[in-house]
Amino acid sequence: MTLLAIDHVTKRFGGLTAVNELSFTLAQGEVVGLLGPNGSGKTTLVNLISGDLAADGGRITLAGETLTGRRPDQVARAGVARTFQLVRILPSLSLTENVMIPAVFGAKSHWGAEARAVARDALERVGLAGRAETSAGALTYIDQKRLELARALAAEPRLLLLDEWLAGLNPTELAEGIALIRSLSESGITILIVEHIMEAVRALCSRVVVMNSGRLIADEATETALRDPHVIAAYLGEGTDA
Ligand SMILES: Nc1ncnc2c1ncn2[C@@H]1O[C@H](COP(=O)(O)OP(=O)(O)OP(=O)(O)O)[C@@H](O)[C@H]1O
Repeated sequence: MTLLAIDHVTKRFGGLTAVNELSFTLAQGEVVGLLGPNGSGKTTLVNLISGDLAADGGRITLAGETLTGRRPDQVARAGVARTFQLVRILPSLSLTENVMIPAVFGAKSHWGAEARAVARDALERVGLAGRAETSAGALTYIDQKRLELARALAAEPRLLLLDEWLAGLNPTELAEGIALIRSLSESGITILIVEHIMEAVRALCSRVVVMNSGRLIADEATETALRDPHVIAAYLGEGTDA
């Protein structure tokens, strides 16, 4: 079953077309990599799906329900959660409080003890349950990233958008991060991953969609894409660690 459908979506910033008539679909349960050189439009597309930006053309649907034209909170209610390239946590609040907020405003709108239980479960899934009452500002970088992921999970998404969530991790943390994303996928969440770390893309994604200058240049099996001359040409000079 198709969960996410991107249909001829366009976004312009003045004279720059950051996303240009882009179309692809994600099936329920898939983990797909969204690749492309710097500035190719990947984060813009994530912002269009999450409702953080409004599209200039085209349509985005989740299980047939139109997302385009909706505010980010409405998109979250429909079942889409995301992480940000620069983590967005609330440093003065405890981990539990940080995660309770999306539990209230996410897909199912939990309150009180129920929101606290959803928060506990999300912290458990990312390995932070033991530090639930710590203040978020005291966390290391990797733990801040874990917390941000817990915030996304507490919204109980059907579709999770990860924008370079693995960036900046050391090799041990990277292996843990990959295992964590795999466990989320095994629990049934559909995941779109913007990622420059090819080791992670190979480990997690059977399929990738590749953007260049706002356009889709490949939508194919990961190993095929990474050997595709169009994809290699797009990345030339970009210094990926493939
Ligand atoms: N709010 C904005 N206003 C104007 N231009 C923007 C805005 N956001 C992005 N752009 C431009 O749109 C293009 C696509 O940017 P985007 O951040 O989506 O690329 P990206 O593929 O995510 O890059 P990276 O891999 O470096 O994160 C770039 O040229 C960028 O400068």
